[in-house]
Amino acid sequence: MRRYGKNPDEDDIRSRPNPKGNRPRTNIRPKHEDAAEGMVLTVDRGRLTCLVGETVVLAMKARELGRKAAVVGDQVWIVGDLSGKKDTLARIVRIEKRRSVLRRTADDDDPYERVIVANADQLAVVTALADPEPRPRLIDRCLVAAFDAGLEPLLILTKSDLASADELLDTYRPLGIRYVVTRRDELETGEAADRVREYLAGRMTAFVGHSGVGKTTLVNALVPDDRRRTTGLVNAVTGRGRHTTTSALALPLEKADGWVIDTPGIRSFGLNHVDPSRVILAFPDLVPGTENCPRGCGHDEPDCALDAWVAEGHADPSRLDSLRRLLSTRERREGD
Ligand SMILES: Nc1nc2c(ncn2[C@@H]2O[C@H](COP(=O)(O)OP(=O)(O)OP(=O)(O)O)[C@@H](O)[C@H]2O)c(=O)[nH]1
Ligand SMILES: [Zn+2]
Repeated sequence: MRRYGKNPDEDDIRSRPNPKGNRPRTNIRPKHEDAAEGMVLTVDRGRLTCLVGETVVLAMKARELGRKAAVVGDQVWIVGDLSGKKDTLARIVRIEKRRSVLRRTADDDDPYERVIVANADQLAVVTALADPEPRPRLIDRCLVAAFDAGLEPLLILTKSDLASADELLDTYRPLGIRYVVTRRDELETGEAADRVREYLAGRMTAFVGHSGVGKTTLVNALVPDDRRRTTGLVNAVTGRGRHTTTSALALPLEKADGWVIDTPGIRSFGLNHVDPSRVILAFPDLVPGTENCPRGCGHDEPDCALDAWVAEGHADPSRLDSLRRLLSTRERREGD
């Protein structure tokens, strides 16, 4: 597998010379027994909006974190002014080990691997059934990213008032993915949000989708009024106007525990970082069939043992077809 560098925007911290000379670092490093635990809600130009208890605190990364970047969803330890008052800036001194990491490579020419969200346990892939037309390859690429990251996928098919979901659901049936179908009138009555919420309760769910699919409409229906994207609390805190679409944004679910993480509309989902041996874990029924695969098998090669194993009747051929379809989306094509 090719290796990729880290995105300097996220991870790099330019070390300035120590103005006080060569004083050993240990002497100037503060003690952090008094650090408070928080969660990163959004990141905007090096400023991290964090929730500490009930207070929204603006913070920056402490120099001692070095190159390590905190991203949305990270559990972090914060010191300094935790009052949440205007013009205060606390410091993040530690990032907890992540339970999961959702990443993408922006595209094949982009050497940087971007961590989008930490600690999510679910990936909601939002697709409109029309306007814009569904793009199954993009859905597949999102699913591969979810499987690679160990997130459970949830398909959310919007705008069923404009087109039927049948064809798409036929395509995804062999994958056994959970799905919700929503339409405009149910958005207005709140039924759509109620139905989607059932899948989100108690979990941290990252929402991805192509621009225009209705992701913001749905997310806004799921979170409290004062957290809605364009008028949200985060903007009031950062004072930077309308939330720009460069970072994900964590929002509390309304009427249930859980977090909705809205991500900027995506055009593509680079998969350079994906490891086929992790993707196949999402197909536990096929895993035993890989026993006789050659070392490092990509499971889409001529000598992959899965063909013979499935032909012997150990698993449904449509499952292998689906796995292969997903794996093939790692190769970028025109329009991805
Ligand atoms: N017919 C129909 N239109 C919908 C539905 N849900 C959302 N829309 C419309 O689709 C358009 C796009 O919705 P948004 O919520 O802004 O889409 P988005 O995915 O957040 O797009 P970006 O903000 O560009 O990322 C808006 O005009 C919505 O009113 C639906 O269920 N049916
Ligand atoms: Zn194989």
